[in-house]
Amino acid sequence: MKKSMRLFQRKKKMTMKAKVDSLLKWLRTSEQFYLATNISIHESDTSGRGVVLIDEKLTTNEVVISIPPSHQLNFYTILYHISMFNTKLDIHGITAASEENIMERNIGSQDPRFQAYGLLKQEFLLGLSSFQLLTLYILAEWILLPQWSSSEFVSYWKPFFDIWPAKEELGSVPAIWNLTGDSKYKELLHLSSLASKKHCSRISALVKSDWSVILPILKDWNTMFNGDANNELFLEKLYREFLHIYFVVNSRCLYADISLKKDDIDSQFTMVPYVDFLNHTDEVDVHCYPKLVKSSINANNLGRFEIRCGKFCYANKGEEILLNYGAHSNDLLLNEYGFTLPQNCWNCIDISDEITKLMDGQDTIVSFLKSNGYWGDYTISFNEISYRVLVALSLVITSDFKRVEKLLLGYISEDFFLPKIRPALQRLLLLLLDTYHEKLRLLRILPLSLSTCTENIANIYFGYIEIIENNLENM
Ligand SMILES: C[S@@+](CC[C@H](N)C(=O)[O-])C[C@H]1O[C@@H](n2cnc3c(N)ncnc32)[C@H](O)[C@@H]1O
Repeated sequence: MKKSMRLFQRKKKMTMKAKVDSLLKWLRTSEQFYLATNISIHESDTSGRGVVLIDEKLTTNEVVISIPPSHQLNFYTILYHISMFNTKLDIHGITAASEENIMERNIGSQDPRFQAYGLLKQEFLLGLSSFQLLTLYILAEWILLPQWSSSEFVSYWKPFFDIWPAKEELGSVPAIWNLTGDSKYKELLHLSSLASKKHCSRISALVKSDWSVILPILKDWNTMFNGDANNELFLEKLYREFLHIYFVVNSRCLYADISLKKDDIDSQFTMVPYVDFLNHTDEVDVHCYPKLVKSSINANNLGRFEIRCGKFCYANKGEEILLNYGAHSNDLLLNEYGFTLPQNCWNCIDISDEITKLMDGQDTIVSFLKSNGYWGDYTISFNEISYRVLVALSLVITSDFKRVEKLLLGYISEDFFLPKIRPALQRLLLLLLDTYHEKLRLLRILPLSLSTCTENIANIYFGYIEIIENNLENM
């Protein structure tokens, strides 16, 4: 049994090595690609693939990885690639240079993308968000093209698609449980924290809305290639692929200025092969940092994407090279990326439900807080109870509107109210502590088959308990 397990693992590793080799071969087709010679990809059970130092050292500001625009997947490169098959698209500096060029390259081709992408009107494409365009295009190139052409035609991006995580690896994203009818993880949603539930509904709404925008095109393609736009089974399968692709993109996109979509903040990103192997650390401004180097020739497009070594120099063999994805709490990491950190200095607790409940039926207090901008968004972090919580509690406990007004104007400090609200605050924190211990007890009795996802939710509550205990100690 053990032997066969090892063989299986060995086979899996070799497969990943082959995928990485193929990715590197593809990247090396560009002279602008650069990879430090002393790094490599390593797989771990807890964080999947990651980048490690294999030799010598990396020092501050040294370029570790540099990926040319031609190998990044984003709003611009997708429009360019679609325009290779749709000569009607004409966006200066972005779509393929001339009709002759396109015809020359593809004359006589039976490639089904001529037909499929021929449907896409320029106005429609430009109206899509980056998420909508990327998910639609990746569905076409990765999932549908092999079906349309019986695998005769292969996407330019295949070496990049091949290194992305499998569906099971992204199985810990709560919005996927929420949006998949038969997910075995659904019961975990009830045990999630308030902040997680809020992230999950926000993200689920975005996913649903993006699906509804691209669905008509998928139906048209289905009529085109299968003669049946509304085949339920086909659409259901495609929806699962879409969900997977959505979270591959979500967990691997990097900030980049997409000026063509300048009014849409969520569209400002690019996907960058190899850079997307870098795992996250909660330390900000310490590890690697990204740098976009714009090309002077094509101002409309993105430049090369570089990763440089930060303040921290790597000098030990096997040391993991890390990137900070942002100052994210475990609630956010779980919902956007599907993982949590055992220690995370950005954790914080959303206690809005508990605080607003204290004001049930107290309309004057609620409208005072609303009109002064202090209604809702009540949080506690490791080092402090937010000022918003102190304001709300001061008013609920003392009903002293005049003095709370003075507090807001800065005429008196919160120290005036602290002795008055401390007992209620302590009671609230102790109650929360009990609630989180109870959640952990309930998580512990869930079936073992849910363990990875259960552990993530438990990590969130462990973080909450640390925060509460620290605040109680400092009161
Ligand atoms: C940009 S990718 C990094 C490469 C990824 N590990 C892989 O196998 O392809 C982001 C994903 O890596 C994983 N990840 C990143 N940082 C992690 C960490 N510190 N601990 C656990 N998982 C992590 C999460 O699954 C996340 O969605």
